[in-house]
Amino acid sequence: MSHPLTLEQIRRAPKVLLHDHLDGGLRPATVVELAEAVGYTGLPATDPAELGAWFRDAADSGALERYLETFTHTVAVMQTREALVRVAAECAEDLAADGVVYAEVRYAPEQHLEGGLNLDEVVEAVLEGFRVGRERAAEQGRSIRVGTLLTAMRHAARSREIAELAVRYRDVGVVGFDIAGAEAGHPPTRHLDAFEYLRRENAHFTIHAGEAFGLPSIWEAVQWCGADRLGHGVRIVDDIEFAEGGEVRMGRLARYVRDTRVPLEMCPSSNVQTGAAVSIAEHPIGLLRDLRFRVTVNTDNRLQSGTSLSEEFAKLSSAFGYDWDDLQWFTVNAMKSSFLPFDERLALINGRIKPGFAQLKWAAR
Ligand SMILES: O=c1[nH]cnc2c1ncn2[C@@H]1O[C@H](CO)[C@@H](O)[C@H]1O
Ligand SMILES: [Zn+2]
Repeated sequence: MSHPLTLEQIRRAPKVLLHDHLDGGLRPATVVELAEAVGYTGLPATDPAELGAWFRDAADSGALERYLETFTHTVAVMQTREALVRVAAECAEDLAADGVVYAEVRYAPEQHLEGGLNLDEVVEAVLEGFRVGRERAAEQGRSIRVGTLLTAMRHAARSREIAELAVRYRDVGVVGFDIAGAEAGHPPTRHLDAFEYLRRENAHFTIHAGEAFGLPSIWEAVQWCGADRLGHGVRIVDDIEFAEGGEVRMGRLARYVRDTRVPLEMCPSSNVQTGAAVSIAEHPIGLLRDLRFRVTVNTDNRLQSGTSLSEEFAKLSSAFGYDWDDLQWFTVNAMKSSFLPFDERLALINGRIKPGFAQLKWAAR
């Protein structure tokens, strides 16, 4: 096996990120400053380093429900236009600094209404923030494109309204829709009217499924709701068995997901924290990549996992020996699976991803 790629090398690769939560990616120092500005006194620590460590520890609970409790603090400080613009701008800047060339960043507009903003104002503030962040990145010589996914919370009842919001803003930066939140007890079919509406509108959506709940959740997301992609989807391994002699047997759902190329937005560190995977080394991504599922690598929540896309790749590279070809494969998978128009996906693959990796491979000869 060749040497694992270093973090520094990986940072230079042109990467694509499809699953990243805006309210799970704040800089700890920004959380502290925003809390002070809006008078939020509920933070568990006010020193940025301590607060960052608190998020990682608290999220490292082994259960999705406990992991999600940490969002109370980030959501609490994202209730004004200024805060949303700042958080989105820093998000674009941080992703660009990590070498991400295209990202789809998601958040739930319904969670940002407590300061008096309406849904449209929330969306517009975030779009403005991404514009500002892209410009700042460009000034530093980095070019990034950011699309937004609007999330509806699966325990709530606003999914149809949020789906309509996503369609209303689809020509100005919103590229799709998602549902998130606690999975067990909240099947995606509860939001069927939202998904049917989106399909009638020729719009795109992904569904968090197969993270804290298993195959029935994935089956509903794909076969009842018609999800274009699966958020996590790790539990698809429950439908894969090893027979004696190492022969792999896939159930019908696993075969369907692989054969129709349903993209899996895998988030290794997050899965270890919520207990959806035992460790990075034992993460199903290794098996699913070998079986040629349409696997992509993502961060989920950079703050809660104390990670970046480059760090996720570095961990996978040392656990599975992934080299430049593997990283390029994951990256092209992600770009192919994005919700951008086909010609724009191709332009990024041929104009940025392939030349970027070619240069890195050439330099490593
Ligand atoms: O991995 C996850 N699974 C399910 N829900 C999540 C995950 N990460 C974040 N959120 C939820 O999505 C909301 C909008 O961004 C967050 O506030 C959090 O509650
Ligand atoms: Zn997520």
